Amino acid sequence: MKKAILVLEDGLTFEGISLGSEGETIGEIVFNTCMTGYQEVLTDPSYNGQIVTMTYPLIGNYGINSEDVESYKPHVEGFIVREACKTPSNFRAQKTLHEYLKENNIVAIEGVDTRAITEHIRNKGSMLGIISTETDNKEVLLSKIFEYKKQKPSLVKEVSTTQVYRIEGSGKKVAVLDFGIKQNILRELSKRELDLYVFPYNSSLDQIMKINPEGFVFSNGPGDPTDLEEIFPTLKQIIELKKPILGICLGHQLLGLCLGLKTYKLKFGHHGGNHPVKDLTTGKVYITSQNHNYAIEYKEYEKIKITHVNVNDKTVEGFAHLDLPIVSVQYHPEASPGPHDSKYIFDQFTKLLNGV
Ligand SMILES: NC(=O)CC[C@H](N)C(=O)O
Repeated sequence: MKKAILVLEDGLTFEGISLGSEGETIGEIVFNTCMTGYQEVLTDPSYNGQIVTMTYPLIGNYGINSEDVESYKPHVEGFIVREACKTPSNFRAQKTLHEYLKENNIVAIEGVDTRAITEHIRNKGSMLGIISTETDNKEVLLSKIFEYKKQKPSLVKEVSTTQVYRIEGSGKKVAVLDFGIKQNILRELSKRELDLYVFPYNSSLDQIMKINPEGFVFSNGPGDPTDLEEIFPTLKQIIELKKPILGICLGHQLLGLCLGLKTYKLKFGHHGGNHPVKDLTTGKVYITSQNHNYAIEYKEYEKIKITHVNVNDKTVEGFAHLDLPIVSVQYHPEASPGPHDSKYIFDQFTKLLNGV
């Protein structure tokens, strides 16, 4: 068993055992409270740049299969678990968590007190951390975090498609802007027969209008939405077309920013499968899947109606525009992992497209 060490930006250190690939990795430490769905978490491109701590103490017990993925490979920067199951038991299991992480060069650590890490992040706020199997010299590792802080990685560029591709459907033609899209968003849109064209995040309006879309989807994705200012002019041009737009997570934040709303960083974000969200139009509460560190500021905005609110901390979870056909949610209606309560968001968008 090879030793591994986790050092947080403020010096807090945990010794554990190497899991997955050996080496070193740096990222923002976040915690995810899902009890299952580790494959979907690992492969969610929105985690690019982040090291995920799973709060559930046993991860990997149903193994890894080739179907429950949200993209073609894991996108987390690193992974932290209390205990990784070495003998998965499930008829769909093809390999162990360890094998999968190793194959994909993901540096991970097990045997650490994930509850203490989570409490620390909850009290102090999200911060950077480094996992290493190469040295346990804390000063050296802290200086690497310090160096890393000077960089500005292009998180969305790293995960967006570089080529336009189509997922054919018999329904309305929709341009999907890929900021790091989860497969289940595409699956849910396809189930509603939509004819999907997925575009790179920085496509121009001219490139997108070549297919003459009847609606748009702004996808989820990693990082701070204000880092994407370069694409705001195109997004604003899309909004001016007055066609239906669905915004999810990062896409929701970008839509908000382009409509004059403000975003800010939460203390430690929402990452889990049981966040209660109230739909203010119907008064119903839905249990939702979430994965975000930023949010839209809750205040009065011109022409905007806040439609959804997080019951735990009263943060904005969705908005509508008084004049434009927009559906925009902070949480993940496609779930994966998480409960399926909010699939109706895709029906709302499809109805807007069909003019009903
Ligand atoms: N899942 C997402 O799209 C995340 C959005 C954004 N990167 C955030 O952390 O808030």
